[in-house]
Amino acid sequence: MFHDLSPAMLARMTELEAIDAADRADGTPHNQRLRQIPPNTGRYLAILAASAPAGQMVEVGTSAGYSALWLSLACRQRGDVLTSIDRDPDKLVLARQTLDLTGSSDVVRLVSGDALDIVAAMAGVAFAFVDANRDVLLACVELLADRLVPGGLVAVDNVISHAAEIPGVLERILADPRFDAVVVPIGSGVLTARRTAR
Ligand SMILES: C[S@@+](CC[C@H](N)C(=O)[O-])C[C@H]1O[C@@H](n2cnc3c(N)ncnc32)[C@H](O)[C@@H]1O
Repeated sequence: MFHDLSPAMLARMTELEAIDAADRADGTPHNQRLRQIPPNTGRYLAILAASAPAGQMVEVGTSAGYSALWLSLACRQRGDVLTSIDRDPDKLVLARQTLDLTGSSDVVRLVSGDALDIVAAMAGVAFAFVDANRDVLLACVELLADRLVPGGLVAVDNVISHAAEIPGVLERILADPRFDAVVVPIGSGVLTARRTAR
């Protein structure tokens, strides 16, 4: 996967990384910032996604499509299409540009709307990356728990960096018998959970 990164993909990733870094430094309002995962988290998620069982591939929180590019590497290898959800139309315009510039439109489907509504209508999920606002995190994981295939994987970003904003959530997921879960200290901290057979 990582050996197949095209020049166009590398160029767009570099461009988005620069915009994100500038956003963080120049006081751009929180909801306008791209708030992307770091590159190593992207690599980690791509490996997870490539290793997931058969089923649907989902991302909650597209922003400009940076993490979707990493996940697209796994989807291309698997012959799957990533459904990537965001409710911010401005972010989806950027994401569309990302997909067009990198030739990734065939492996990423952008969906506009609220994550909870869209995930509620899904079934047979094999891999989900949850990177939306903290207020929907637990509800999203709860919805996914009933929609994952056995052995399906969920990754949730920012669980170390923003632990104070999600009191009790980690403990609840770690104790949930429907998941075998662990917090992986990569980037901002990625809760990684595998659906058990229960
Ligand atoms: C942290 S950013 C995602 C960054 C992206 N995963 C990346 O690494 O390139 C969070 C995104 O989630 C979207 N979002 C937040 N809450 C949402 C919700 N309830 N439904 C859909 N999108 C949501 C925001 O509009 C924002 O673009």
